[in-house]
Amino acid sequence: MSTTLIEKVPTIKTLNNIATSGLDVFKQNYNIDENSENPDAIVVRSFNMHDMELGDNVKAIARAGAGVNNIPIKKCTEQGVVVFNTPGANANAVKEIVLTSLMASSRNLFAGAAWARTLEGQGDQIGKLVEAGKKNFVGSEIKGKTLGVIGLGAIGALVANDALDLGMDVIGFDPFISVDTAWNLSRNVQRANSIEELYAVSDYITVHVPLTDDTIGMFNEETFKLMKPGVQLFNFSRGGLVNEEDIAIALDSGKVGKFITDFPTENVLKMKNAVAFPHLGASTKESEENCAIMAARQVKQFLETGNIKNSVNFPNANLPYTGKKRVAAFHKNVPNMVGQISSAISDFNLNIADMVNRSRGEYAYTMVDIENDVNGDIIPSLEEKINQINGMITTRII
Ligand SMILES: NC(=O)c1ccc[n+]([C@@H]2O[C@H](COP(=O)([O-])OP(=O)(O)OC[C@H]3O[C@@H](n4cnc5c(N)ncnc54)[C@H](O)[C@@H]3O)[C@@H](O)[C@H]2O)c1
Ligand SMILES: O=C(O)[C@H](O)COP(=O)(O)O
Repeated sequence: MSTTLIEKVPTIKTLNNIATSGLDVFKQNYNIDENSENPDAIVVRSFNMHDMELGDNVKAIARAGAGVNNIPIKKCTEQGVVVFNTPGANANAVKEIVLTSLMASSRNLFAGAAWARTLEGQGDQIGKLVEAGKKNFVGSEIKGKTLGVIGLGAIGALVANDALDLGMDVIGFDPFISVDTAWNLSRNVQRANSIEELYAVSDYITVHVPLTDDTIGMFNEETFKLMKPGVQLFNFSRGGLVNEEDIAIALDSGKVGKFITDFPTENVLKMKNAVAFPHLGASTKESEENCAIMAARQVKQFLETGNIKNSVNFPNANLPYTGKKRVAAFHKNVPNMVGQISSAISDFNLNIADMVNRSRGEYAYTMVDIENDVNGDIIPSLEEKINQINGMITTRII
C-alpha cells in the first residue's frame, strides 16, 4: 500500500453532507471528491457503509458524529483503517431536543397541535371548539417527577444535569461510565445499581447508549414489565434499541404511555401514542459544524503525522511531529513487534530518534521517528520490509 503525502495530493471522500467549515480544514493540499472510489480518507455521517467496498488506499474513516454502527469497524480494523468519531461534539444538540421533547410530550403538545390543525375551516367557531376540546390534552408537569437516564456519556450526563435544574429527580444507570463523565455529573443524580432499579422508579426514561450486540432490543416485553405503568420512553439513540413488536403492544395496552423516537419506521409511524422525528437529534448548525471540524482535524492530523485522537478501533497515540521521517505501523498485539520494526529500520543503517507503541485489545500501533535524513529512494524498500513482518497489518512512512 502506498502512502506518503509528498507522493500525491490526498483525496478525501465525503458521504452525506458535511458542513463546509469542516471541509475548509482540507482547503490546502487536499482534494475533496465525493465520487472517489479509492480515497485516502472518508468523512461520513449516517451513511450505511456496511455494504461498501473500501479501496486499498483508504487509511481513515471519520464519523462526524457519535454513533458508529453504520461503519464496518471489524473489517476496518483488520485492514488497518483507523475509524474516528467526534465524542461530545453534538451532545448539546441532542440534550436540547431530548428536553424539548420531554416537556412537549408531557404537555401533550404534539397531539394538541395536531388536533388544533383539524379545526381549520371552522371559522368563528374555533375559539369555542378549542375551549371545549382542550380537556382532552391535559398534561403533567415534569417538576418533581423522576427521569431515568440510561447511558451517562456525553449526552446522558448533560440531560441528567439539566433535568435536575428543571426540578426533576434524576436516576442514572451506566455500568461503564468514564471517569471524565463521572466528574461532570452532578452529585444529585442518583446512581442506580441495576437497570431494574431505574425502571421501577422512573416516570420518564431516556436512553443514550450506542447500538451494539449487547444493547440491541434492550427495550422489550420483559423490560416493559419492570417499568411503571404509563412510563414515557424517549429514544434519541438508535431505533434498534427498541423491539418494535413489543413496544406496539405496550403502547396499545397503556403500559408505555408515550414513545418519542428519532427513528421512524413503517411500524413506528402506525403506533398509537408514538411521535417520530426524522433523525433530527444532531441537526443543528452548531453541532454539524462542531462534528465536521473535529472529524476533519482528526483525519488531517492522522494523515500528516500518524497521530491518532478519538479512534474507536485503534489506540490513541501521540508523538510530537518533527518533520523527519516517521514509520507508522498497525499490527497485531503480539510479542516482539517493536523489536522487529526497530531491526528492520537499523538494517537500512538508520537511527531511531523516538517511538511510541500503544495497544488496544488484539491490535497495536507503533510510530517510530528516524533521526537521519532518509533518502526517498529507500522508502518503498523500508516499507516493504516492515510490511513483511509476521503480524503486520499495514505500514506508512510519513
Ligand atoms: N439522534 C441523534 O441524532 C444522535 C446524536 C448523537 C448521538 N446519538 C446516539 O446516542 C448514542 C450516545 O451518544 P453519546 O455521545 O452520549 O456517546 P458516549 O459514548 O459519550 O456515551 C455512551 C454511554 O453509554 C454507556 N453504555 C454503553 N452500554 C451501556 C449499557 N448497556 N447500559 C448503560 N450504559 C451503557 C457508555 O458507558 C457511555 O457512557 C450514540 O452512540 C448514538 O447512537 C444520536
Ligand atoms: O450518532 C450521531 O452522531 C447521530 O445519530 C447524528 O447522525 P447524523 O450526523 O446523521 O445527523
